[in-house]
Parts: sequence; structure tokens; C-alpha cells
Amino acid sequence: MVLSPVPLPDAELRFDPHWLGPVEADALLEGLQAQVPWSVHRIRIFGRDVDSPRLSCWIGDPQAHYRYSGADFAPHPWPAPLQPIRERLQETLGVRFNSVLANQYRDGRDAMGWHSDDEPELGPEPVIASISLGATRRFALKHRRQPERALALELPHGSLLVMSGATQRNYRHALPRTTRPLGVRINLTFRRILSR
Ligand SMILES: O=C(O)CCC(=O)C(=O)O
Ligand SMILES: [Fe+2]
Repeated sequence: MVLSPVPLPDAELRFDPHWLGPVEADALLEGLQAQVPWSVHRIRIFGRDVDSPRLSCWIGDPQAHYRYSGADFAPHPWPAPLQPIRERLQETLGVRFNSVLANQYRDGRDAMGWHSDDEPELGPEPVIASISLGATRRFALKHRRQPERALALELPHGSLLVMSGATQRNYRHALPRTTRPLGVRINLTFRRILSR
């Protein structure tokens, strides 16, 4: 209910651990598990095509194509449960999002490696709004040039993390694997793809 700044040099982070109430968050998690056409994306790592260790879906307005890790993704249309969330985010942040990358981490073995969301079609200082549902997982940030500048945030069910300003330029982030027995987690990163 309150987006508070998270202090981190050379970055701009805001966090609300309870942006969605538990009932709303439960309903959204269930709705997305059932209604999103999940698949394993092929990604390129060190010049090799591999299955990414999670389920994903690129969702957005028809023109919002997204290229990353050597692949071009045409957007799936918005599933009904995401429409009110998109509108509420736009009201909260004053940003018009036209797309969202949905990721489903089936258990602690599913993960996301170190990267920045710095594709050219996001523009130089993208606002990325990240909603987490289900199991709490650790989200790690590390400065590109000063690795002692690092931060780990636990992202609980219903939380909202907003990354903006120079965050993508100066930091990488990751969702590490864990051996803890954990249930499913869904993460939504709302983005604005600029037209070419
Ligand atoms: O699952 C997360 O919290 C991170 C997802 C992420 O970094 C991305 O979708 O680019
Ligand atoms: Fe990311």
C-alpha cells in the first residue's frame, strides 16, 4: 500500500511488500496459472541455445515485439486477470505499460541468471514494475563495476518492486536457485516497449 524508496547508490528502486492484498494476490496467482499460455523459452547463453529454467510468456499490445537472448517474441494478448493490474500500475506510477514478461518458477530449481533489462527497445532509463506472487524468493542486485555494491531483497506474495532511472545501466539482477523446498512463484515485469 506504500511504495517506499530502497536506498542503493546509482539505482532507483521503490518497494511495496503488500501492493496487492492477500485475497487479490491469491486470485491473480490462480488466474495466471490457469490462463497464461506458459512455455519454456529457448535462450542463448554464451552462443548456445538452451531451455531457460522456468516457464515464461511474453504478453502485450500487438506492436510490442520483444527481442532478447537472440530470440524475437511476438506478444500474446492480455489475459483478463492482468487488465485491472495494468491499469492500477499505470495510475500508481504514471507510466503506460504496453507489455509484460511473465515468468513462472515451478520450484527452487527454477531461476533467472544475472542480466540487466537493457534491451534498446526499452529506452535508456526504463521503468520496470515487478509484481511477485506465490513463494517468496530472493532477488539479488549487483553493481556492474563495483561488485561490493549489492543488495538482496525478499519478494513476497503481492509485492511490487519498481526499478527505474539508471538501475539497468548500473546494475545486474538475478533470481538465484535455492535448495529450500519452495512452491510455485509467478513474477510479472511490466514494461514499455518503444516503437522502432
Ligand atoms: O523473477 C524475478 O523477480 C525477476 C524477473 C526478471 O528479472 C525479468 O523478468 O527480467
Ligand atoms: Fe530482469
